[in-house]
Amino acid sequence: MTPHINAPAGAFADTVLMPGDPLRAKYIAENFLEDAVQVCDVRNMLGYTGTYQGKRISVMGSGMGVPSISIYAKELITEYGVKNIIRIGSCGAISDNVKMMDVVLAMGASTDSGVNRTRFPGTDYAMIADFGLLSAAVNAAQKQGANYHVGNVYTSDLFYSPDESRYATMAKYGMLGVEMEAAGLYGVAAEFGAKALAMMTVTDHIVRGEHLTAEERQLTLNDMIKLTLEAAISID
Ligand SMILES: O=P(O)(O)O[C@H]1O[C@H](CO)[C@@H](O)[C@H]1O
Ligand SMILES: O=c1cc[nH]c(=O)[nH]1
Repeated sequence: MTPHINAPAGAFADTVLMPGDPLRAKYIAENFLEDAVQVCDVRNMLGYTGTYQGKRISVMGSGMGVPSISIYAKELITEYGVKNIIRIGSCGAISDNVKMMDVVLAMGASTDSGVNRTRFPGTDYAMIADFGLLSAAVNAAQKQGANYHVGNVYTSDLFYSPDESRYATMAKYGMLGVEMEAAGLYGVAAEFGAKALAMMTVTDHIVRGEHLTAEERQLTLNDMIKLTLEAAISID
């Protein structure tokens, strides 16, 4: 047990899917995993372990933001021996060629969060996905016929940014989407020797002011869950 995860040793599979919302973790466990068992609930950050097509898989909420996912990812890796963490989240698009409901695979994650400079002083360490996880997700996206993009995302500390001009700079530098955890997850994985990938569906277009309806959100969520689970069972 850890200060934040009240699961017994061995409760988590090698691969953990992490949505921001713990209720999304519950939804995935109840609708996509077989024989899923709830393994933790501190602060209602729900975690489950079950199987998908015979392979043991866990799913646990990460909460919102770099500090929150950093705590859970660190404890999963160092206290529960988790080897692969795949974030399945949502993001806001900023450029014209990334559309609502597209899937964004974060090959890299730029950020205004300070955690990685604290971790590696004096350095802009490049926050990158694990190549094996990324390729597995690309293969699964191609099989599914998903509209997907691979590249850099922007991990923001602020959901409500006072500086709207920054979106033009992000678009200029090719950021595919804005979200709030990927760079934190990649930093933890680098520090503690695990593999990580962040994938997001586009639920908002920040510049155009577009937002998915509840029905569209559910549909895209289901597609991304299937894509992620297919990728998860294809890795070692
Ligand atoms: O849908 P999730 O995974 O929570 O991801 C996005 O949504 C939250 C903000 O609404 C942030 O956590 C952001 O990264
Ligand atoms: O961080 C996020 C997540 C979804 N949509 C946004 O606009 N920002």
